[in-house]
Amino acid sequence: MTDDTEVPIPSAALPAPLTIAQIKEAELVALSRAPEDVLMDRAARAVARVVREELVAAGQLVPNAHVVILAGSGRNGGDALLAGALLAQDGADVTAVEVSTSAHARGKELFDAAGGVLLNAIAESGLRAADAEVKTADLVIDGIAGLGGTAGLRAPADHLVSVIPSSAVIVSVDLPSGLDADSGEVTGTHVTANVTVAFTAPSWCLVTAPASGAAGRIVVADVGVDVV
Ligand SMILES: NC(=O)C1=CN([C@@H]2O[C@H](COP(=O)(O)OP(=O)(O)OC[C@H]3O[C@@H](n4cnc5c(N)ncnc54)[C@H](OP(=O)(O)O)[C@@H]3O)[C@@H](O)[C@H]2O)[C@H](O)CC1
Ligand SMILES: [K+]
Repeated sequence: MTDDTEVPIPSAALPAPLTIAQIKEAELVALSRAPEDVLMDRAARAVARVVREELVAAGQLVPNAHVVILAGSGRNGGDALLAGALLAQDGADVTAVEVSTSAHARGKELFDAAGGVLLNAIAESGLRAADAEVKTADLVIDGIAGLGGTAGLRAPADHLVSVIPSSAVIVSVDLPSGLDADSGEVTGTHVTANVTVAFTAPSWCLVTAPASGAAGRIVVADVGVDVV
Protein backbone atom coordinates (compact mmCIF):
# COMPACT_ATOMS: atom_id res chain seq x y z
CA MET A 1 0.00 0.00 0.00
CA THR A 2 1.35 3.47 -0.91
CA ASP A 3 1.70 6.03 1.82
CA ASP A 4 -0.15 9.25 0.80
CA THR A 5 2.91 11.34 1.55
CA GLU A 6 4.78 9.56 -1.24
CA VAL A 7 2.29 10.62 -3.92
CA PRO A 8 3.68 13.52 -5.99
CA ILE A 9 1.66 16.73 -5.58
CA PRO A 10 0.14 17.48 -9.03
CA SER A 11 -0.04 21.27 -8.45
CA ALA A 12 3.75 21.36 -8.06
CA ALA A 13 4.26 19.86 -11.52
CA LEU A 14 5.23 22.11 -14.41
CA PRO A 15 2.85 22.50 -17.36
CA ALA A 16 3.86 20.51 -20.44
CA PRO A 17 6.64 22.13 -22.48
CA LEU A 18 5.73 23.91 -25.71
CA THR A 19 7.71 24.88 -28.81
CA ILE A 20 8.25 28.52 -29.79
CA ALA A 21 5.68 28.05 -32.59
CA GLN A 22 3.07 26.67 -30.16
CA ILE A 23 3.58 29.50 -27.66
CA LYS A 24 3.43 32.13 -30.41
CA GLU A 25 0.23 30.61 -31.81
CA ALA A 26 -1.41 30.73 -28.37
CA GLU A 27 -0.12 34.26 -27.87
CA LEU A 28 -1.75 35.44 -31.13
CA VAL A 29 -5.14 34.31 -29.83
CA ALA A 30 -4.54 36.13 -26.53
CA LEU A 31 -3.45 39.27 -28.40
CA SER A 32 -6.81 39.36 -30.18
CA ARG A 33 -8.42 39.78 -26.73
CA ALA A 34 -5.87 41.87 -24.81
CA PRO A 35 -3.21 44.36 -25.90
CA GLU A 36 0.45 43.32 -25.77
CA ASP A 37 1.11 45.87 -23.02
CA VAL A 38 -1.28 44.00 -20.72
CA LEU A 39 0.49 40.68 -21.29
CA MET A 40 3.89 42.28 -20.76
CA ASP A 41 2.75 44.02 -17.56
CA ARG A 42 1.63 40.64 -16.20
CA ALA A 43 4.96 39.11 -17.18
CA ALA A 44 6.79 41.98 -15.45
CA ARG A 45 4.77 41.59 -12.24
CA ALA A 46 5.66 37.89 -12.15
CA VAL A 47 9.37 38.65 -12.60
CA ALA A 48 9.32 41.40 -9.95
CA ARG A 49 7.55 39.08 -7.50
CA VAL A 50 10.21 36.37 -7.95
CA VAL A 51 13.02 38.94 -7.61
CA ARG A 52 11.54 40.16 -4.30
CA GLU A 53 11.27 36.55 -3.08
CA GLU A 54 14.88 35.83 -4.05
CA LEU A 55 16.19 38.96 -2.33
CA VAL A 56 14.30 38.13 0.85
CA ALA A 57 15.60 34.53 0.70
CA ALA A 58 19.14 35.95 0.39
CA GLY A 59 18.50 38.00 3.54
CA GLN A 60 18.36 41.33 1.71
CA LEU A 61 15.91 44.19 1.95
CA VAL A 62 14.53 45.19 -1.46
CA PRO A 63 15.32 48.92 -0.89
CA ASN A 64 18.97 48.08 -0.14
CA ALA A 65 19.43 45.81 -3.12
CA HIS A 66 21.49 46.62 -6.20
CA VAL A 67 19.65 45.07 -9.13
CA VAL A 68 21.10 45.10 -12.64
CA ILE A 69 19.01 44.36 -15.71
CA LEU A 70 20.56 43.15 -18.97
CA ALA A 71 18.05 44.16 -21.62
CA GLY A 72 18.05 43.07 -25.26
CA SER A 73 16.07 44.70 -28.03
CA GLY A 74 12.93 42.55 -27.85
CA ARG A 75 9.99 42.02 -25.55
CA ASN A 76 12.11 39.83 -23.28
CA GLY A 77 14.14 42.94 -22.48
CA GLY A 78 10.87 44.88 -22.25
CA ASP A 79 9.52 42.47 -19.62
CA ALA A 80 12.76 42.89 -17.66
CA LEU A 81 12.65 46.71 -17.86
CA LEU A 82 9.01 46.80 -16.73
CA ALA A 83 9.92 44.51 -13.79
CA GLY A 84 12.80 46.89 -13.06
CA ALA A 85 10.36 49.81 -12.93
CA LEU A 86 8.31 47.99 -10.28
CA LEU A 87 11.43 47.23 -8.24
CA ALA A 88 12.65 50.83 -8.51
CA GLN A 89 9.22 51.90 -7.20
CA ASP A 90 9.89 49.60 -4.21
CA GLY A 91 13.07 51.58 -3.57
CA ALA A 92 15.63 49.15 -5.03
CA ASP A 93 18.74 50.59 -6.67
CA VAL A 94 18.13 49.42 -10.24
CA THR A 95 20.38 49.91 -13.26
CA ALA A 96 19.38 48.64 -16.68
CA VAL A 97 21.97 47.97 -19.37
CA GLU A 98 20.89 47.94 -22.99
CA VAL A 99 22.94 45.28 -24.79
CA SER A 100 21.62 46.30 -28.21
CA THR A 101 21.31 49.67 -29.97
CA SER A 102 17.97 50.23 -28.29
CA ALA A 103 15.71 48.28 -25.95
CA HIS A 104 11.89 48.20 -25.72
CA ALA A 105 10.59 51.82 -25.87
CA ARG A 106 7.72 51.56 -23.36
CA GLY A 107 9.87 49.49 -21.00
CA LYS A 108 12.55 52.18 -21.06
CA GLU A 109 10.05 55.00 -20.58
CA LEU A 110 8.43 53.44 -17.50
CA PHE A 111 11.79 52.34 -16.09
CA ASP A 112 13.13 55.88 -16.41
CA ALA A 113 9.96 57.38 -14.90
CA ALA A 114 10.33 55.04 -11.88
CA GLY A 115 13.85 56.38 -11.21
CA GLY A 116 15.91 53.58 -12.76
CA VAL A 117 19.33 54.32 -14.24
CA LEU A 118 19.73 53.37 -17.90
CA LEU A 119 23.06 52.63 -19.64
CA ASN A 120 23.81 51.48 -23.14
CA ALA A 121 26.71 49.02 -23.46
CA ILE A 122 27.18 49.27 -27.22
CA ALA A 123 29.63 52.20 -26.95
CA GLU A 124 32.95 51.64 -25.13
CA SER A 125 32.22 54.20 -22.36
CA GLY A 126 28.80 52.67 -21.69
CA LEU A 127 30.31 49.20 -21.58
CA ARG A 128 32.88 50.29 -18.96
CA ALA A 129 30.12 51.76 -16.77
CA ALA A 130 27.96 48.67 -17.28
CA ASP A 131 30.87 46.39 -16.37
CA ALA A 132 31.24 48.17 -13.01
CA GLU A 133 27.50 47.93 -12.33
CA VAL A 134 27.33 44.21 -13.10
CA LYS A 135 30.36 43.47 -10.92
CA THR A 136 28.60 45.00 -7.89
CA ALA A 137 25.12 43.53 -8.51
CA ASP A 138 23.26 41.66 -5.79
CA LEU A 139 20.85 40.33 -8.38
CA VAL A 140 20.87 40.32 -12.19
CA ILE A 141 17.73 40.09 -14.32
CA ASP A 142 18.53 38.40 -17.61
CA GLY A 143 16.32 39.99 -20.28
CA ILE A 144 18.84 39.66 -23.11
CA ALA A 145 16.70 37.40 -25.28
CA GLY A 146 13.82 34.96 -24.95
CA LEU A 147 11.76 33.13 -27.53
CA GLY A 148 13.18 35.34 -30.30
CA GLY A 149 16.77 34.60 -29.35
CA THR A 150 19.41 32.60 -31.16
CA ALA A 151 21.84 30.19 -29.49
CA GLY A 152 25.00 31.68 -28.01
CA LEU A 153 25.40 35.18 -26.59
CA ARG A 154 26.64 38.06 -28.73
CA ALA A 155 28.85 40.98 -27.69
CA PRO A 156 28.51 42.91 -25.45
CA ALA A 157 26.09 40.59 -23.59
CA ASP A 158 28.63 37.76 -23.53
CA HIS A 159 31.19 39.90 -21.68
CA LEU A 160 28.67 41.30 -19.19
CA VAL A 161 27.36 37.84 -18.36
CA SER A 162 30.93 36.63 -17.80
CA VAL A 163 31.56 39.30 -15.10
CA ILE A 164 28.43 38.61 -13.02
CA PRO A 165 29.81 37.85 -9.54
CA SER A 166 29.20 34.36 -8.18
CA SER A 167 27.48 35.97 -5.18
CA ALA A 168 24.75 37.52 -7.36
CA VAL A 169 21.40 35.81 -7.86
CA ILE A 170 20.48 35.50 -11.55
CA VAL A 171 16.81 35.58 -12.56
CA SER A 172 16.23 34.78 -16.23
CA VAL A 173 13.15 36.09 -18.01
CA ASP A 174 11.38 33.28 -19.90
CA LEU A 175 14.59 31.30 -20.52
CA PRO A 176 18.32 31.68 -19.90
CA SER A 177 19.58 33.82 -22.78
CA GLY A 178 21.82 32.05 -25.25
CA LEU A 179 19.92 28.75 -25.18
CA ASP A 180 18.01 27.37 -28.14
CA ALA A 181 14.43 27.41 -26.80
CA ASP A 182 13.29 24.40 -28.80
CA SER A 183 15.98 21.91 -27.84
CA GLY A 184 18.18 20.72 -25.01
CA GLU A 185 21.34 21.56 -26.96
CA VAL A 186 23.94 23.95 -25.63
CA THR A 187 25.94 25.72 -28.33
CA GLY A 188 27.97 28.77 -27.39
CA THR A 189 27.78 30.90 -24.27
CA HIS A 190 24.59 31.30 -22.28
CA VAL A 191 23.30 32.56 -18.97
CA THR A 192 23.16 30.09 -16.07
CA ALA A 193 20.26 31.17 -13.89
CA ASN A 194 19.29 30.56 -10.28
CA VAL A 195 15.64 31.00 -11.23
CA THR A 196 13.85 31.16 -14.58
CA VAL A 197 10.42 32.81 -14.77
CA ALA A 198 8.78 31.29 -17.86
CA PHE A 199 5.52 32.58 -19.28
CA THR A 200 2.56 30.40 -20.27
CA ALA A 201 4.58 27.15 -20.47
CA PRO A 202 8.19 26.07 -20.19
CA SER A 203 10.07 25.92 -23.47
CA TRP A 204 11.88 22.66 -24.23
CA CYS A 205 15.30 23.95 -23.22
CA LEU A 206 14.10 24.30 -19.62
CA VAL A 207 13.26 20.63 -19.28
CA THR A 208 15.76 18.91 -21.60
CA ALA A 209 19.38 18.15 -20.63
CA PRO A 210 21.98 19.50 -20.93
CA ALA A 211 20.35 22.95 -21.45
CA SER A 212 17.97 22.43 -18.52
CA GLY A 213 21.00 22.57 -16.20
CA ALA A 214 21.12 26.34 -16.86
CA ALA A 215 17.53 27.04 -15.79
CA GLY A 216 17.75 26.77 -11.99
CA ARG A 217 14.38 26.82 -10.23
CA ILE A 218 11.57 27.18 -12.76
CA VAL A 219 8.49 29.30 -12.12
CA VAL A 220 5.78 29.32 -14.78
CA ALA A 221 3.64 32.47 -14.74
CA ASP A 222 0.20 32.75 -16.28
CA VAL A 223 0.12 35.96 -18.35
CA GLY A 224 -3.32 35.31 -19.80
CA VAL A 225 -2.27 33.18 -22.76
CA ASP A 226 -4.33 30.00 -22.95
CA VAL A 227 -2.60 26.98 -24.40
CA VAL A 228 -4.47 25.86 -27.53
N1 LIG B 1 4.88 33.68 -23.96
C1 LIG B 1 4.05 34.70 -23.86
O1 LIG B 1 2.89 34.49 -23.80
C2 LIG B 1 4.58 36.08 -23.81
C3 LIG B 1 5.93 36.35 -23.94
N2 LIG B 1 6.45 37.59 -23.88
C4 LIG B 1 7.87 37.84 -23.94
O2 LIG B 1 8.24 38.05 -25.29
C5 LIG B 1 9.47 37.37 -25.52
C6 LIG B 1 9.71 37.20 -26.97
O3 LIG B 1 9.86 38.49 -27.47
P1 LIG B 1 10.48 38.83 -28.92
O4 LIG B 1 10.45 40.30 -29.03
O5 LIG B 1 9.76 38.04 -29.93
O6 LIG B 1 11.95 38.27 -28.85
P2 LIG B 1 13.14 38.47 -27.80
O7 LIG B 1 12.81 39.41 -26.73
O8 LIG B 1 13.53 37.10 -27.44
O9 LIG B 1 14.26 39.28 -28.58
C7 LIG B 1 14.83 38.90 -29.74
C8 LIG B 1 15.93 39.93 -30.05
O10 LIG B 1 17.05 39.70 -29.17
C9 LIG B 1 18.25 39.85 -29.90
N3 LIG B 1 18.99 38.58 -29.78
C10 LIG B 1 18.60 37.40 -30.28
N4 LIG B 1 19.46 36.44 -29.98
C11 LIG B 1 20.45 37.04 -29.26
C12 LIG B 1 21.65 36.56 -28.70
N5 LIG B 1 22.00 35.28 -28.83
N6 LIG B 1 22.44 37.42 -28.01
C13 LIG B 1 22.09 38.73 -27.90
N7 LIG B 1 20.94 39.25 -28.44
C14 LIG B 1 20.15 38.40 -29.12
C15 LIG B 1 17.86 40.16 -31.34
O11 LIG B 1 17.85 41.56 -31.51
P3 LIG B 1 18.96 42.41 -32.31
O12 LIG B 1 18.24 43.67 -32.64
O13 LIG B 1 20.04 42.65 -31.32
O14 LIG B 1 19.40 41.60 -33.48
C16 LIG B 1 16.42 39.70 -31.45
O15 LIG B 1 15.67 40.47 -32.34
C17 LIG B 1 9.33 36.12 -24.70
O16 LIG B 1 10.54 35.43 -24.51
C18 LIG B 1 8.75 36.70 -23.43
O17 LIG B 1 9.80 37.25 -22.62
C19 LIG B 1 5.63 38.80 -23.73
O18 LIG B 1 5.86 39.38 -22.49
C20 LIG B 1 4.14 38.54 -23.90
C21 LIG B 1 3.60 37.19 -23.58
K1 LIG C 1 16.19 35.79 -21.03
